[in-house]
Parts: sequence; structure tokens; C-alpha cells
Amino acid sequence: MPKLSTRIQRFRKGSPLSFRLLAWILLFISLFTLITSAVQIYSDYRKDISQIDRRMEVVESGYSSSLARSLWALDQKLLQTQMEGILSLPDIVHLRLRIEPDSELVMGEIPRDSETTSHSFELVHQGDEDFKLGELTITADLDRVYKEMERKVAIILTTQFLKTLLVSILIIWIFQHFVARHLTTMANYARDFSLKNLSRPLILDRPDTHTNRTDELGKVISAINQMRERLNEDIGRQERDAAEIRKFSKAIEQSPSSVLICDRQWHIEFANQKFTQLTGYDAHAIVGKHPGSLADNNLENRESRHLWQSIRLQVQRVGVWQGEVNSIRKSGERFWEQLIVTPIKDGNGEVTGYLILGEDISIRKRYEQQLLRQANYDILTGLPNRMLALDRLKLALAQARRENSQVGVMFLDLDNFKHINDTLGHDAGDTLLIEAARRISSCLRGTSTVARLGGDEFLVILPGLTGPDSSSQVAERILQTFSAPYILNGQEVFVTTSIGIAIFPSDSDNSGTLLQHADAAMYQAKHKGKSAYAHFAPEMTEVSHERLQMESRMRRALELNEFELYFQPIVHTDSGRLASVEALLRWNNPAMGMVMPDRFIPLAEETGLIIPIGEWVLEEACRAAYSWREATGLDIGVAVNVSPRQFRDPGFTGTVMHALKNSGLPHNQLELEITERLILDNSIETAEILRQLDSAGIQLSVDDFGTGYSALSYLKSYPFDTLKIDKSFVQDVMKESDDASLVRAIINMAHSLGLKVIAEGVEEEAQTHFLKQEGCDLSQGYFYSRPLPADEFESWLRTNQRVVQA
Ligand SMILES: Nc1nc2c(ncn2[C@@H]2O[C@@H]3COP(=O)(O)O[C@H]4[C@@H](O)[C@H](n5cnc6c(=O)[nH]c(N)nc65)O[C@@H]4COP(=O)(O)O[C@H]3[C@H]2O)c(=O)[nH]1
Repeated sequence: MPKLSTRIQRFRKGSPLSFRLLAWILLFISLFTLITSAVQIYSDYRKDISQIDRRMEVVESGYSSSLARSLWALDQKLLQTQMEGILSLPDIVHLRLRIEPDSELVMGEIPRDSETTSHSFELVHQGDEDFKLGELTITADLDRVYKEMERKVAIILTTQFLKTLLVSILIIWIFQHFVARHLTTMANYARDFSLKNLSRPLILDRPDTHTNRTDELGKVISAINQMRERLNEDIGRQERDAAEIRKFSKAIEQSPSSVLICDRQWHIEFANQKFTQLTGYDAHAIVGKHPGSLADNNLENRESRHLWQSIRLQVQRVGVWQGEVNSIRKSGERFWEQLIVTPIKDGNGEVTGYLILGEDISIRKRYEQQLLRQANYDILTGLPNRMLALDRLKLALAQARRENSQVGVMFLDLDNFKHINDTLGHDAGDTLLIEAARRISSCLRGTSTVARLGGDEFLVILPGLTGPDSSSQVAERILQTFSAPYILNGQEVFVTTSIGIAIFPSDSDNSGTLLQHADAAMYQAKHKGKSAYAHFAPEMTEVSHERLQMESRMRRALELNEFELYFQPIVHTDSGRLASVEALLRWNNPAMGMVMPDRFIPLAEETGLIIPIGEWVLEEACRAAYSWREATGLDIGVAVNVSPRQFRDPGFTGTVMHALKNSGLPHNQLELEITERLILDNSIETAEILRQLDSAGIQLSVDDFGTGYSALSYLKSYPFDTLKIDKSFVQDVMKESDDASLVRAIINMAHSLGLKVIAEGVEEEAQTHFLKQEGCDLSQGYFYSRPLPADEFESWLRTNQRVVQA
């Protein structure tokens, strides 16, 4: 228990409120007491004064008649006795009797130092007539009254003061014990309150009873503790939010995509490391700038602003902008990036800024441009290929329709090219094609187009013709340039060409028919005896004689069992181990000899004969694969080529399933090779059929990749397992660095899409090393084995058992 002095000191220091309260209470009670005491004393004083007045009135009423009688009777003795009687009364100190007419009797003494009060009355003899005898003046001393008043004042003041003091102390103690010390505890708690001790609750030094809990202090304590808990929760939530934000900002900062965050006015607020890496702009230096005005060059900025204006409009209208942009680095170097721009919205859906994600797609773009070039131009001659030629033809026809002019379409085929190729070799064949292309081009005007359709076929488009004669002149000029010899392998070789001409609009008004007519005319020219040209004539509408013959022979080929399957192994590039086999169709015709598929498959497609032929191939290939499986115990899959026409046949999936069922070959042992051309048809049915086949477990591969559009998008959207790089690229990987980088890019891209890669046409060991090094999964080509008839392939299997089983 602390000493009283300490308690007082602590009370005075620590409780100024109590101290001030005490002073105020004391002052108030003192004033109150003083006023009430003053009122009390004054009323007592008034009472005493009026008692003296009453006493003097009693003297008047009691003594006036007896004094008048004594005076009338001139009884001096009685008069004196009576006056002495009056003087003996309390407080009466002086009597003056004035007797008429001029004498006076005085008794007592008027005190000098004290206050007095006087009362006079007349003494009258009452007879028939009233007779005034004199007047008595009584003087009373007020000294006693005043003394009494002083005494009372002293007593009242003392008692009231003590009472007040006691009451005040009691009140203060009560206030201090029940309120003030708790307020001090609360003040100390509030002073020490910080985020570090949020877990410590506020507790008062008093019993935890229901009454205490529900009184005002209890309510304040519970409110403070609730506030503390809420604060605790809020801080916990804030810390969690902050951790989340830190995580997200790290993710954005380290994102492999470049990230720009702009405010609502498209001023940059943030740029991540990748953005700096990609563009060379310092993240801090560009804050506040518009993403379209980063370059120092005004011209570039204008161009970029224009783009950003349309981006802004689309983001506002559609909510997102996505596209490929040819951006500029700080160094001025241009690069391609894929941008996605989206608004950032707050909880109310209000746009608060914009997010710009960028990805460097320069490599892909370069590759696409390379592929696009290859898709549109013939690699060997640099001329437009079939695809581009057809586009140009359509454009020329559209223009001719508008201008009412004519267009000449020429189909050229080199005579005896196959023979030259076979005898002088492929390189000589290539040189011949390049030179032929140059000579044809030299005969044309700038507006004309010359294209290589494939093999030794060329197409010439002559827009703005004045009549058929002008096309004849061109044809003659071409025949003329062909008359000079070619130097192939150091030898002079004479090569001629046959030209078929069809004219728009007189021969046909659509591009497909015009081409057919020019083709028919070309056959006619060949029949004429080569180095000739022929204009289309309606009687040529029927396909050429040869083609007709071939068609009728092909129709019977199935019945006559003239078709045969050859098999070529596909091996694992790294180990050389057998992976599967490709089935390749051959036609053994007694009249035409061994016909290669490139010669008859297009006609089979055109005539629809490919459907029964393809069915036979599927049945045959599955059956053969199953028999090897039975014979060797190995899973040897078989790859079968499927042409677009087969795919379009509604019964195609049924045919495939039937072949599998009939043979007993597991579904995943059959691989269907589909050309890019088919996928570019892009009909919904194609996608649906591919999905059906894929879900049946059948393997799907893209054949001849690189020769068509090579659009990467379809690889992503269709369920392919394998991609076959066309042999034309593989064959030159050791000679052409372009082809090597293309093959490398295709392998990387296919792997990144989860596809296996087969390299076709591997002929040399060096190619296998290159492919191995580039991680190409599978290889196929003469280096491993040429396509073999079934029995020869079986003996290959036996003799290469090590390879097969390794
Ligand atoms: N220069 C060279 N060539 C090699 C080498 N290795 C393989 N080849 C040839 O490359 C072609 C590969 O088949 P493809 O690209 O599917 O190209 C095939 C395929 O598109 C088509 N084809 C073949 N059989 C069928 C079939 O049953 N149905 C359909 N629809 N098309 C078929 O005919 C095309 C040509 O077939 P083939 O003449 O048998 O020609 C085969 C094969 O003999 C090599 O190392 N060097």
C-alpha cells in the first residue's frame, strides 16, 4: 500500500482531472454554502430585529395607558417605577419621556459604539376629549443582535466548510476509484498502442461482473477491444494482400513477355525488365510518355501514333486489341512483336488503365515470311508457283472484266524433260528449268506473269490482249527462244516446248476452266508434234487422248490386280532402329509399265477413282502390317497416304475403321499422311474427320510440310502427331544454308507444338548426322532403303533384324 503522501502526489500528478474537479466542487459547494449561510444569518438577524421592534410595540401597547394615567395623575413615583420596568426589558437601554409642554425625563444610556433602534409613541389622556400628555422614545441596543449574528456566521461557516470538504473528498475518491484510474489505464493503453502489441487486449483493474461489463466503461472497453481486433484482422488482410501484390508484381517484373501499364490517358506508368530488354528503353525514362511516341524520330512516331490511335479505338469498342506490330527499338532497329492490349478495370467496371503485353515474334515472322515466300514462289526458278499464279490469273480476269479486255492463258510443258532428267541427272534437269524460266520470261512484257506450276510445266498469263493473234506472237517468240541449244553438263542439248493457249472471255470466263482448256490445247500441241502451240478449240474439251486412255485403264486396274504396294522403312534418326513403314502405291500396267503415283494419282483424284483405290491401299497396308507383327512379334506401324478427295468422301472414316477391323491391326499402328493442301481446304468436315480419327487412336501426320502454305495455325488446331519435312528441303541441307536453317526451324517449331518430326528423302550419311544433331525424331529415304515390294521388304526385315530389334 503506497504512503498517503505518495498517493496524494500521484493523485495530483497523474490525475489532474480529479484535482481540478475537487477544486471546482469545493468552490461550488463553498459558494453555495456561503450564499445559503448568508441567507440564514440575514433571516436570523431580521428575526432578532423584528423581535426588538415587537418588544417595543408591546411596551407601547402595554404601557401607554398606564404611563398616560401616571402622567395625568402626576404620579412621578409610579411613572419612574413603570419606566424602570420598561428599561429592565432585554435590549432596552434608554428611555426619553418628553412631557408637555416642555419637561423631560430620561432614563438609561445610549451606547456610543453600537447600533441602536428607537421607537416613539404619544401618551394621550382619553377623556371627553383626547389630551396629549407627552411622548415616550424607547431606544434598544442592537449590539447583542450583532454579536449573535457574528457567532452564527462563525459556526455556520466552519461546519459548512468541513461538510463540503468531506463530501468533496468522498466524491473525488468515488470518481477516482470508479472512473478516473480506469481512464488513466485507458490513456496509458492508448499511448502504448501500436501495431506490435495489437494482440494485447485492454483490461481494467476491476471485477469482471455482468454489471461492470454493461456499464459505460465496460462498453468503451469492449468497443476499444473490438476496434483492436478489427484492426488486427485488417492488418492481417492487408499483409496478405501486400504479399499477393508483391507476388504479382514479381511475376509481372520477371514475365517472359514485355509488359507496359498505362494510365487512362495512355501515359506509361510501368514497364517491366523484358520491355527494356526488348526495346532498349529505360523503364524509368519512359514513365509518363505515350507508348506511340517513344522513338526520337518524328516520322516513326507519327506512324506509331497512327497505329496507337486505331488500337485505342478498338480497345474502347471491342475491349481488346491483338495483332502483330513492326515495332522500333531505341537503337532504331525494327522487330516484330505480337501485342495484346486490354483495359484494366476496377471493381465497378471503370477503366483505370491499360495493359500492353508484347512478345518478340521476329524469328517466327522471319520463318513465316520465308515459308510464305516458298508457298508463293518456286524455289528453283524464283518464279511464282501454282498458288500465286492462280491468284494472279483471278486478278487479271477481274481487271479484264472491268476493262472489257482479253486475257491469254498459256500452258507450257517442256518436251522430253523427263528423259533429260533421267539421262543427265537432276542437276542438269534443274539447270534446264532455270534457263527455260529465264527464256520464257524474256519474251514477256512487264504486266505478264510467268509461273512454274510444278515439274516442267509453266503457265503464262497475258493480260490486256487485243486479240488471239497477240498471244500467238508471244507463243512464237517463246518457241523461237527455245530453238537455241542449252548447255547441260557441258553438252549442247536442244529442248523444245509445247504451248496450249486459251483466251478469256472467248474460251471461258473462269480461271479453272481456262486452265483446263489451255492444258487441253497443250496436249493438242504435243500431239501436233512438239515445239508447237495450239489455241483451244471446243472439240478439245474432252480430256486428252492419253489421259482418257489412262483413265480407262485405271478403272480396270483394280479388277486386274495391277496395283501393288511398296514399303519404305521409317527409322529412328538417333539409333537407326525401325519405327514404321510407309506404304507407297505402284501401278503395274502391261502397256505403260510401272507407273509412279505422281503420274496417276492426280488423275485418280480428278476422276474419283482414288476412292476405291485408296480403300484397297488401306486394306492392303493394314493387312501387311498385321502379318509382319504376327511374323516378328514387333509393333511395326504403317503409314498410308490419303488424298484430299478421299477425305471428302463421306464413307472415309468407315473405310479406315473397316480396314483396321478386318486386319486386326491395333489402331495406333496406323498412321494417315495428309497433305497440307487438304488442311488448307479448312472445311469444318476436315476438322471433324481428323478429330474422329484422332479419338479412335489413329496417328495423323502432315505430309510434305513446307511445300504448301505451311500455316502454323493449323498445326495448333488439328490433332496431328507427326510432321513430315518434304524431301526437297532435306536433300539440300548440306548444300544450302537456307534449307538447313529452315529444317532446323521446322524441327524446333514442331517440337514446341509437341509433334514428332520425320525427315523425308534422306539419301546421304551426312544428312543423317545433321538430322541427328538437330534432334529430328525419325528419318526415311534411300539412305536406309528404297521403297520395296512386300516380299522384298520382308526379306529386308529379316536381313536387318539387328536394326529392327535393336
Ligand atoms: N528422291 C527421293 N525420293 C524418295 C526418297 N525416299 C523416299 N522417296 C520418295 O518420296 C515419296 C514419299 O512419299 P510422299 O511424299 O508421301 O509422296 C507420295 C504420295 O504423295 C503419293 N502417293 C504414293 N502412294 C500413295 C497412295 O497410296 N495414296 C495416295 N493418295 N497418294 C500416294 O505419291 C507421292 C510419290 O510417291 P513415290 O513416287 O512413291 O515417292 C515416295 C518415295 O519413293 C529419297 O531418298 N529420295
